[in-house]
Amino acid sequence: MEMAAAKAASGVVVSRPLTFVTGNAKKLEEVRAILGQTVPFQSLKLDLPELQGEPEEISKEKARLAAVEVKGPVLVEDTCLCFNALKGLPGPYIKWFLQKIGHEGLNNLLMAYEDKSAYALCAYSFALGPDAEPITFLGKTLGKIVAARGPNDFGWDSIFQPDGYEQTYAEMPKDEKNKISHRSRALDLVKSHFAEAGYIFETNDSKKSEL
Ligand SMILES: O=c1nc[nH]c2c1ncn2[C@H]1C[C@H](O)[C@@H](COP(=O)(O)OP(=O)(O)OP(=O)(O)O)O1
Ligand SMILES: [Mg+2]
Repeated sequence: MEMAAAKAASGVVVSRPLTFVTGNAKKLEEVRAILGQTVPFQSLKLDLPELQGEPEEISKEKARLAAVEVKGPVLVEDTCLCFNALKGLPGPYIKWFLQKIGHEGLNNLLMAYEDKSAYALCAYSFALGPDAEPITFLGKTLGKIVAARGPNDFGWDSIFQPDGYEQTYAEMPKDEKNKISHRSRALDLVKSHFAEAGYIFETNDSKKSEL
C-alpha cells in the first residue's frame, strides 16, 4: 500500500496514525511517559517474530513485519542486555535467558568473571509504511549486573545498576529511570528525527497533531 504523505506548510502530514507495536505492557508504559506528550501514537499488542542476528537487524525486521500488519507508519523496539565479560551476550536473547534462568541465573553466568559490567541497548525502528525502508535509532546505558534489588515488575530492572547510581533501575523512581535509560536515549533520537522530517501524524480522533 502506498503511504500518502502530503507536504503542508508546517511539515509532512502523514495520513495515518503512528502505531507502536509491542507485546510488552511495561515497555508501552515507559514509551507513553517518554514519547507521549511530544508524539501522538496508538499501540498494538502483537508479539512479532524476531530473527536471530545483530540488534539493529532484528529491530529493522520487526518494523518491516509490523508495517505489513498495520499497513501504516510503525515504531517498534528491540531491547538487549549485554554482558561485557560474555562479549555482549545474552544481548538480544535476554528475554529467553531471563525466562529460563531468572535474575539469579543471570548473576551466576558472571560468577567466573571479575568484570560485571554490562550495557542496556535499545534499538528502535521506524517505518513510514510497508514499502518503506525502516530507520533505526540506538540508545545505550552503561552499568553493571548486581544481585536483584527493588521491585520485580519489569524484566531485568532489578539486576541492572546504571553507572553513577547506587540504585538499580528497579529501585529508581520511574521518572529518574526514564531520564537516563537506554529507552529514553533512543527515543530522543526518534523525536529529533520526527521533528526534522516535520511529520504530523494523524491521530485517532482524526485531528492532526503537530510536533
Ligand atoms: O527497560 C527495561 N528494563 C528491564 N527489562 C526490560 C527493559 N526493556 C525490555 N526488557 C526486557 C523485556 C524482555 O524480556 C527483554 C527484551 O526483549 P524484547 O523482545 O525487546 O521485548 P518483549 O519481547 O518483551 O516485547 P516486544 O513485543 O516489544 O518485543 O528485556
Ligand atoms: Mg520481543
